Amino acid sequence: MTVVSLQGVTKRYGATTAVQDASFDLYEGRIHGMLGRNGAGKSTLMRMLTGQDFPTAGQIRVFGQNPYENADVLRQVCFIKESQKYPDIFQARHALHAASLVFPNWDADFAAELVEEFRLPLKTRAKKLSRGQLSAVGVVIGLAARAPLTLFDEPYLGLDAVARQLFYDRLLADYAEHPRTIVLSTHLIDEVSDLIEHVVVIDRGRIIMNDSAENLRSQAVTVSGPSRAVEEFAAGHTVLHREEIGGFVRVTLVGVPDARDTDNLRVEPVSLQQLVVRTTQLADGDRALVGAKNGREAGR
Ligand SMILES: Nc1ncnc2c1ncn2[C@@H]1O[C@H](COP(=O)(O)OP(=O)(O)OP(=O)(O)O)[C@@H](O)[C@H]1O
Repeated sequence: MTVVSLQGVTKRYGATTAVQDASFDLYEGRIHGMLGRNGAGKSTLMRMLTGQDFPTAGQIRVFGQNPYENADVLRQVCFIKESQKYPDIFQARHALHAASLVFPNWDADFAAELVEEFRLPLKTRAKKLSRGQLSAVGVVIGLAARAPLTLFDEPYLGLDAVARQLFYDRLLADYAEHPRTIVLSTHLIDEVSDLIEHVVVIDRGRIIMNDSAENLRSQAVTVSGPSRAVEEFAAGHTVLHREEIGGFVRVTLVGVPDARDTDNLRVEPVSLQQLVVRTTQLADGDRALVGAKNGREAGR
């Protein structure tokens, strides 16, 4: 079932077009990755989905309704962002208490466990918390709120590697027990690639990939071997990337799902991070060939 639906959404700030003609759906009970380079438009999209901003053109539906100033929708939505500000006198426990009043599914026991695990000092004022501790406040709220639609806009950037892994593990375990719709915006694609089930990539305001992670991974491979054999194999396919050392060539290809090793060619899967990076680097005209529709996921 569709939880979020965007149709032709554009957002302009003066001369800057932050989001251009974006159409895509997000689905109930899935973890989505919202990926893209700095300034691509991810936060702008998330702000519009959570009623904190409105589109210049186009239509947004969240749980079937316009989210802007819509209390019915917004009580089902939790938006955690990196730059979250708390009142100066707030301690972490105040932020958690406020969240417990706002979110109907709040699990106080789960929140207490997470506070322990993230070593979050509850009685330190927010302005004296470290960057990582502030991130942990957001992560604890985002998880314990169990909101039907939960968006994390890189809130875990301040977390160290151990705490980030803890976040991924706890998110996955809790999501398995309490399925809900999750959107993660991140630059750490390799770290979240096992979590993400559906990928939306935005670049310069345009949606350039929108598909299940499984479909995307099965579309691309790297093929390496002697130059001539690789070129023959690659003929007729979209080449996302090409590197050459001496007579040895390695290409990233799209649209060869059944490729297998041969005597002189080595075929390897492409990581989600490589696929996103290479596709983002491609010229606009070639992107349509990477299953990167500015539209809805195929077959839905
Ligand atoms: N309130 C605003 N006023 C003017 N321009 C804005 C505003 N918010 C965003 N923009 C512009 O819109 C574009 C998209 O910004 P956005 O914050 O959505 O990108 P992002 O993908 O979240 O980037 P990052 O990964 O760096 O956080 C940028 O060019 C940014 O400068």
